[in-house]
Amino acid sequence: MKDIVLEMSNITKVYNGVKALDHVSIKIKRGEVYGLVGNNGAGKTTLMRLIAGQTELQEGTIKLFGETNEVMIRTSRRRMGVLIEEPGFYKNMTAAENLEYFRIQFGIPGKEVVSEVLKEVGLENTGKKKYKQFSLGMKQRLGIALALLHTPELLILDEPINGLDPAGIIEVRQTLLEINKRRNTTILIASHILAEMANIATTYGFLSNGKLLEEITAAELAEKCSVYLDIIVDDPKSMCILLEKEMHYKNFKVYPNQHIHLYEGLEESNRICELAVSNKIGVVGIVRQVVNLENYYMSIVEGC
Ligand SMILES: Nc1ncnc2c1ncn2[C@@H]1O[C@H](COP(=O)(O)OP(=O)(O)OP(=O)(O)O)[C@@H](O)[C@H]1O
Repeated sequence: MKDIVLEMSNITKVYNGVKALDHVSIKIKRGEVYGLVGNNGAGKTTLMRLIAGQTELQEGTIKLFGETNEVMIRTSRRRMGVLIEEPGFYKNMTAAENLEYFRIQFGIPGKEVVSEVLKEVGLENTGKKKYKQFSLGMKQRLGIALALLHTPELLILDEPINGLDPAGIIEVRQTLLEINKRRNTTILIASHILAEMANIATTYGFLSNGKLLEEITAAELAEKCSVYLDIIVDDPKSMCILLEKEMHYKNFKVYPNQHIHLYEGLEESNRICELAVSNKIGVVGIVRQVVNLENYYMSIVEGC
């Protein structure tokens, strides 16, 4: 079994009487890319700040690399790399000069780590170009490089693709996937760009209004994210018998409000409709639905 890098249990964080996090529990396994998904104000940054020790823990427990004791957690944080807001890079310095400055500040041994991480994030050829001349994507990748400088086992990134153009998004995505694969670095990433999260996350935590609605692996989600016929009839029980006996379908489920989700026979909506009508079942609608990460998130938010 994969070991647990981070476990947060029953975390509640209140700002001025408002719950930014409400009894949130998450578990992140080694090697995972854990996508924290949530709309604005869901509590993503607050959760990350708590892990990084940037805001005080009020209620709940954190277990980081197996440590629960406050002093030991503080030491364990050295095994993490964090990019929550834009680091204070010097505008007139190059990528290498900036990283060298922080390497010395942090007391990280070995000058060569600078060129190594620059290569890893694809900034090895930026030469004399100064930070102020960088594109947003380059700036983000330099931020990731800084977080990687001390070879962390867990990388925490808050909205690393926010504001990037499509090319920038692809570059950051490739960088993260490479780091995850090559170094086996566990990544916790927050984003509200769900289409992109779907490209990298191996597990999702869905947050809304400070509550964790669901924690689900990408494989489990893939099973749920499918194309199906949404059949709405006035007698779902009889309809199910017909689907099974007359159409020989097995792959369907009954949902509240007289909905049946049929995962096969997607081209047969006319025949299904005729079958219902000839058996005096009232058909409200038969609609082809596609579930992706975005509408899955919306469905669980609305279902609360
Ligand atoms: N330092 C703070 N003081 C007061 N309220 C705060 C503070 N930080 C966060 N909050 C509040 O806590 C809630 C959660 O905010 P948080 O920034 O964690 O959400 P988020 O999911 O990261 O949102 P976004 O995507 O907009 O950054 C919000 O209602 C926010 O206003």
